[in-house]
Amino acid sequence: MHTPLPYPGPDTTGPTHPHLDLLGWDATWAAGLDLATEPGPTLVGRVCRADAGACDVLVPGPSAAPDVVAAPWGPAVRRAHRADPTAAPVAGDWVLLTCDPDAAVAVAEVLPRRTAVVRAQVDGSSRGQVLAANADVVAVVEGLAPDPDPGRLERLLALAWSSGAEPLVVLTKADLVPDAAARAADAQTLAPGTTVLAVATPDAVGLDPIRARLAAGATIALLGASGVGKSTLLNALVGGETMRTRGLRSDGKGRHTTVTRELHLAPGGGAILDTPGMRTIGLAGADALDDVFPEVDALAADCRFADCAHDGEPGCAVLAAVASGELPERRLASYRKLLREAQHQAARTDARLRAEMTAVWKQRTRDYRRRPDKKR
Ligand SMILES: Nc1nc2c(ncn2[C@@H]2O[C@H](COP(=O)(O)OP(=O)(O)OP(=O)(O)O)[C@@H](O)[C@H]2O)c(=O)[nH]1
Ligand SMILES: [Zn+2]
Repeated sequence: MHTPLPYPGPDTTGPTHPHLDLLGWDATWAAGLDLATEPGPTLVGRVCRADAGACDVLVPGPSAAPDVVAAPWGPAVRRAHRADPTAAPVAGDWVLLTCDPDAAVAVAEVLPRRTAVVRAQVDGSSRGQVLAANADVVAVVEGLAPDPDPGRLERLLALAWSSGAEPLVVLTKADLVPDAAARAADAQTLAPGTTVLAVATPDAVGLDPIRARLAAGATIALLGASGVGKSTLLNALVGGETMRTRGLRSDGKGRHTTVTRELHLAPGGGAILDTPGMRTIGLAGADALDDVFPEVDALAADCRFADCAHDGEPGCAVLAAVASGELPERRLASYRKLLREAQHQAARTDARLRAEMTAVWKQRTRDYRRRPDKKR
């Protein structure tokens, strides 16, 4: 069956399309992709909403407003997902859509991610879950009233650091406390080396640094617990209404309206990736803890033993700093807790990978034994 192309043909679009930059496309992405080598007509788009087996993809429209296309995963994406569930397209991913006039639109390929916010699976499986792809900035959102939760802030910062994106702390509800600046300074001690902003979202106070990053074309992911003010912040930044998009169905049968969306385009440029407010966000690895706790890392250099666990060993510089009051005890406890959790997760992943490898070898051995030339 002939399926009409629901958007401008590939000859008018591509990585140099003037409207791709509205979705966050830049010279680095363009440099990594040579559409001329792609088989068949191909279109670049960005996933704004992901489902199992399909996703909504923003593609450059004929005007500044992008179109949104509902596209199922193509065979290569389905195969990649079977081998590794984190390979499935998520909000923020750049994808190639096949738009062969004789076939339905499908996601042919997910471009390698520049950054990824990955949390450990709550179901106990060893694979992580990608919450947001290709954010330039990962903003950890906490409220100032009630008081920010230090442990949660540190945990989310670890996720932000390990994503590869630039971490940022946004403290909302600054209008609800008399001493927002002092509280922001307190929170800064939990996030050494990270910019901490205090904002009063309804009054649009403190939003300018975030707006500036968006205007420069950045994609900002929001990470935070339910109720800290993510939706309010999102609405303030995208002007109450996300940039209008024309909804188009991949079968060409009229329009479809996207109700929920995870990637929102800001009217002045840039994009915001919303993540669900989760109760538990497990760490997938310990790699970012030195970034979250740089002062512990620096102190540890002076411990007598290189593998010091700061747990009562003689000559421990970290415990000495706690004793002298230089390092808050809570900070060390939080570091230890996250480290234990990340090590536990890593061990589980290793065990799972070992089991998978064993299964692969067993199967190969069976296949080998069944080979026709082995039969007599
Ligand atoms: N005074 C004040 N209230 C705020 C601010 N930011 C958010 N709120 C209020 O805090 C409440 C929770 O905000 P939401 O934006 O719904 O929080 P959320 O993080 O999106 O929560 P979920 O939707 O559950 O994930 C709402 O009543 C907001 O109006 C702020 O800067 N100042
Ligand atoms: Zn030590």
